[in-house]
Amino acid sequence: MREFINYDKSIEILNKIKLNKATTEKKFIIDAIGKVIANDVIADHNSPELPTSGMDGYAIKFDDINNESIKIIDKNPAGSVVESEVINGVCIKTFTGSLMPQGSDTLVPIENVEVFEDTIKITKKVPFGFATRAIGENYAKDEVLIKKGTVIGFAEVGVLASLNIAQINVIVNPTVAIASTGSEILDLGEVQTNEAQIRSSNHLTIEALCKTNGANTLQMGIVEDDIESITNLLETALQKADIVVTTGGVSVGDYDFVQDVIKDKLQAEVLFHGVTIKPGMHILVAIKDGKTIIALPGFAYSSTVCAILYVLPLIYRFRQSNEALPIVKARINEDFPRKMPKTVFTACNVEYTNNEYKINFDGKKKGTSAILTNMLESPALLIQKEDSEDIKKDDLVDILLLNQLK
Ligand SMILES: Nc1nc2c(c(=O)[nH]1)N[C@H]1C(S)=C(S)[C@@H](COP(=O)(O)OP(=O)(O)OC[C@H]3O[C@@H](n4cnc5c(N)ncnc54)[C@H](O)[C@@H]3O)O[C@H]1N2
Ligand code: MOO
Repeated sequence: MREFINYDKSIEILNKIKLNKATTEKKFIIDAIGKVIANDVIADHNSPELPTSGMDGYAIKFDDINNESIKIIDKNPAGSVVESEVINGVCIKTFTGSLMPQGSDTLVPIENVEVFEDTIKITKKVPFGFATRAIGENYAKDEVLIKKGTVIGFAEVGVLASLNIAQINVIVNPTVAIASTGSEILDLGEVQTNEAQIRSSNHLTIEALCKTNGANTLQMGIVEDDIESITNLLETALQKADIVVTTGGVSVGDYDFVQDVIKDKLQAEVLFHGVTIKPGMHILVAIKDGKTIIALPGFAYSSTVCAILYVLPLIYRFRQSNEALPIVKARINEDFPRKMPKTVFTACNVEYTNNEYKINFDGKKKGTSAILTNMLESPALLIQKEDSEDIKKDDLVDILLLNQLK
C-alpha cells in the first residue's frame, strides 16, 4: 500500500530538490524578454544628469515671476547646449527635453505668456521650479534599478536602453521534456481506428504551460502503455531535459506502467507517489541522474492542475526568478462545504470588481477530473486546504489566478 503525503509536505519536498547550477547566456535586450536577469543593474549616472525642461516655454528666474515684462535673449532647442545665461529680467525660450539654461530655475509654459516681439508677459503664474525636472528624477547614480531574478519585460527593456545597455546576462531556461502515455490516446491528426480511442490533450496543454512560464520544451508526443516504450521514452528524455513530465499510468490499473518503469526499471529515487490532493492524488515525483521526473495522472484536469502546482514552481526555481504562483484572496458567492480530507482545487470563474476578486461557479461542469473545459474563459482555482473549515458564502478564500499563467 502506498503512503500518501499531504500537499504542504509534497511542496516542501519539491522545494528541497537539489537543482544543477544555473548557467547564463548573453542576450540582446529585446531577445531577453521573458528571460530572467542574472545580475543586479545599477545606474551609472543620474537621469536626468542636469535640470531639464519638462515643457515648451520660457526659462526664468522665479524672482521675476511678477515682472511686467521679461526680455527673451536666446532660444534653447533640445539637444543643444545654450551659451547664454538667465539673469534677472531676461528669459530663454526653452523646449521640452532641453537642459534648463544656466541661472534659470522655473519654466513658464508658452500657454501662460503673451509674446510681444522680444519680450514676454506672464499671464498665468506658476510656482517655483515649475516644469523643471530635477537631477536624478528618473533614477539616481548607484541606484539598483533592476534586481537579479527579475523577468525582463517592456519596462526593463526601456530602462536598460536608457542606461545604454544592449546586452545582459540571463539565466538559461530549463528544458522540460513532455510525453503522454496511453494506448487509447491519439496524437493530433492520427487516424482513429476504434471508438475507444480519445485525442490526447495533456502533452500539448503541458507544453503550452511550460513554454509560457519560462521553459524550453521538448515534445516527446504519445507513447504506448508498455514497459519497453516507456523505458525508452524516459531514458531519452532524461538525457536531454532537466525535468521530464509524463501523463497517465500512475494509478492502480493493470496498464499503469509509468510507475513500474520509474521504480523498477530506472530505479529512480521516488520522493513521493501519492498526495492527498484532488485532483491528482496519484502524482509521482522522482529523481534520476540529478534530473526530476514528474509523472502526472492521465485525466486532463488532473494533469493540468498538477503541472501548475508542481512543474511551474520547479521551473521558477531553475530560473532563480522572483516568480511565484499567483495566489490571491477572493470573495466566494456560495457556501462550499469541505467534502473530503484532501486539499481540493476546484475550477471557478473570477472577476475583479469593487477592489476585490470575486468567484462564482456559474456554468462550471461537475463530474470527473477529465473536464478541462472548466479552465476556459476567466478561470481560477479555489484552494480548500485539507484542514480548513467549511467555506461560507461571502468568506474570503484563496484562489490561484489561472489567466495570469497565460
Ligand atoms: N480503482 C481505482 N481507479 C482509479 C483510481 C484509484 O485510486 N483506484 N484513481 C483515479 C484517479 S483519481 C485518477 S486521476 C486516474 C489516474 O489514472 P492514471 O494516471 O493511471 O491515468 P490513465 O488511467 O492513463 O488515464 C486516466 C484518464 O485520462 C485519460 N487520458 C489519459 N491520457 C490522456 C491524455 N494524454 N489526454 C487526455 N486524456 C487522457 C484516459 O483516457 C482516462 O480516461 O485513475 C483513476 N482510477
Ligand atoms: O487524482 Mo484524480 O486526478 O483525483 O481524478
